[in-house]
Amino acid sequence: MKIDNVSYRSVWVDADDGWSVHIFDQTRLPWSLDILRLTGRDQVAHAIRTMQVRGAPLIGAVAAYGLALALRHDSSDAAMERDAALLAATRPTAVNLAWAIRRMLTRLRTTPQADRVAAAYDEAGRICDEDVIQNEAIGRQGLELIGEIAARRPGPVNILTHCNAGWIATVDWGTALAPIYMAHDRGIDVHVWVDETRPRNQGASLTAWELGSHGVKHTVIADNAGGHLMQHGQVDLVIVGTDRVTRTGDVANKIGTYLKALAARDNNVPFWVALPSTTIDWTISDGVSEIPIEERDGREVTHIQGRDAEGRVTGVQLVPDGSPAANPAFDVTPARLVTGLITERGRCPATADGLCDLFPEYV
Ligand SMILES: CSC[C@@H](O)[C@@H](O)C(=O)COP(=O)(O)O
Repeated sequence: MKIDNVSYRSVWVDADDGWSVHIFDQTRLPWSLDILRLTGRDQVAHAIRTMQVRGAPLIGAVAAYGLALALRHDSSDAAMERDAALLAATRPTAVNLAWAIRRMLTRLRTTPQADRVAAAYDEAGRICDEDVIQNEAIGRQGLELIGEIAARRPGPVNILTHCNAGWIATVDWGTALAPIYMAHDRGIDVHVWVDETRPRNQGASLTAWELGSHGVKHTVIADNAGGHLMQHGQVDLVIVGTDRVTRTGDVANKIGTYLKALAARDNNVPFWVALPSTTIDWTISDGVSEIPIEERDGREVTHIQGRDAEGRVTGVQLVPDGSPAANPAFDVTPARLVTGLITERGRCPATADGLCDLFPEYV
């Protein structure tokens, strides 16, 4: 996507040295656009853990490059297995991370040690290119949905989204936001309700920044406003991304997604989930009991970061001294609350049969 008319991906290899890996530091957005140069495994692991990079597809892609960086230092079998395990363990919920590392190992284990570094960069590059192609296809599939609503009546199509599933959460395009960008680019009148997405505010800081940069109409709302807006007919559909989908269509996504799905069901608002197939975990069928939910530091709940009147980015404490906080970072929306899944191969019901019809090779 473009920033100030320059096209960027969310991760890229330095054109000059040919090996260092570049990302945007997402903890600095929207206040400043800082590019980080990653040169080693530990720096990549740190970037994923601290959410300098985040979003399910993007952490998979960056971890893949992290393995390539690690192999530059030691490409032996033992080091490769150790570094792969370390990178895969940086965040637990998004299955794209484990998927990307597994895919890298599948190729690298049969690659002679002398050729491993080149093969790793090549495979990581393929993962990135495929992510872009898949997300663009998701955009086209979701565009049809938005177009159908737009054709039914005049006025903007009001879409609610949670967290950030835009281009900065993937290599490019995004998942939930890809159809919105395409609708906007084709002249469809879209307006997005952006959940702030406490505690880390990915909606308020990242989704609002992305949509604003692209010229898409949007309004940031407190997380608890969605149900009210739905009751008053101000939401035509919900589109969210996801970090892991079971083979039966249960959906893990940023904490609070489940409550939006409940409100959507109560108000007959379609609730769609956009995902590349790399986000499907074909090994599990019960999301609530089987998807590992990341517990993050309570400080993300007790404190908040923002820009003060002098333009300084600063953190402030929200709670009384000593109040403990819990911080489950994701929740699971049961398939029964999901209207459907938007994948690169088409839309389907959130069921085992629906997914198998689109991806028969996994049956
Ligand atoms: C296209 S990314 C989809 C999800 O990864 C996104 O909705 C989300 O929950 C991201 O969580 P985060 O904790 O910011 O990595």
